[in-house]
Amino acid sequence: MNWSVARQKVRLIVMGVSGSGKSTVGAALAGRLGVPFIEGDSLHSAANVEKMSLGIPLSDADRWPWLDDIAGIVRESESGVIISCSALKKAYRDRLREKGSSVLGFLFLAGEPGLLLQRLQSRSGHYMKATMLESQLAALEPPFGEPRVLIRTITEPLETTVSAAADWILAS
Ligand SMILES: Nc1ncnc2c1ncn2[C@@H]1O[C@H](COP(=O)(O)OP(=O)(O)OP(=O)(O)O)[C@@H](O)[C@H]1O
Ligand SMILES: O=C(O)[C@H](O)[C@@H](O)[C@H](O)[C@H](O)CO
Repeated sequence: MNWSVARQKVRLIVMGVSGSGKSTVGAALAGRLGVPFIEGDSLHSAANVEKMSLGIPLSDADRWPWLDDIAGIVRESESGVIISCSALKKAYRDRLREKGSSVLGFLFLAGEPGLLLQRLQSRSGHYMKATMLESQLAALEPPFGEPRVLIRTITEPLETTVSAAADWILAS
């Protein structure tokens, strides 16, 4: 299979709690592979963004329509796609697989609370404040044992994560 055909098959969600590096890693990986990158945060409704800006965690009911929009993009993508999406719970990932693609991959960026907090506190101009980390970690169900999952730690340099993920995608 040539590379442009292989590229069209890339269907990947970069997942993890707020501040784990989904946007940073997702954009860099998409650039490396030459596939479109979509920032999942940009697909939240105004009501969801307002809620998060006020420091109120989203509920399942808030997240379902957002997850369905993301699944729709995955399903309709013809040129391959990488999307950042917290996808914190197994039920959310099942929904993305069911409605998006059965071969959807997940790159999980795993991190310790201390480093996540540091990253959130040193980031400026984002509506998602560091005070939301506790609720994000409480909701998180790591994707252990699920199909097509790559887990990397946020302690490693961006370049290491991107190279490992690119190699994993190209080998799968
Ligand atoms: N591997 C890394 N090493 C060092 N810093 C990183 C790394 N990855 C991301 N960062 C930094 O951590 C911060 C959080 O990253 P980013 O905004 O990409 O996270 P996110 O998961 O998309 O967050 P959110 O879900 O809240 O939008 C940013 O300031 C980013 O520059
Ligand atoms: O599921 C959620 O609680 C949300 O998707 C959050 O994770 C935010 O979108 C993101 O972290 C803000 O930047």
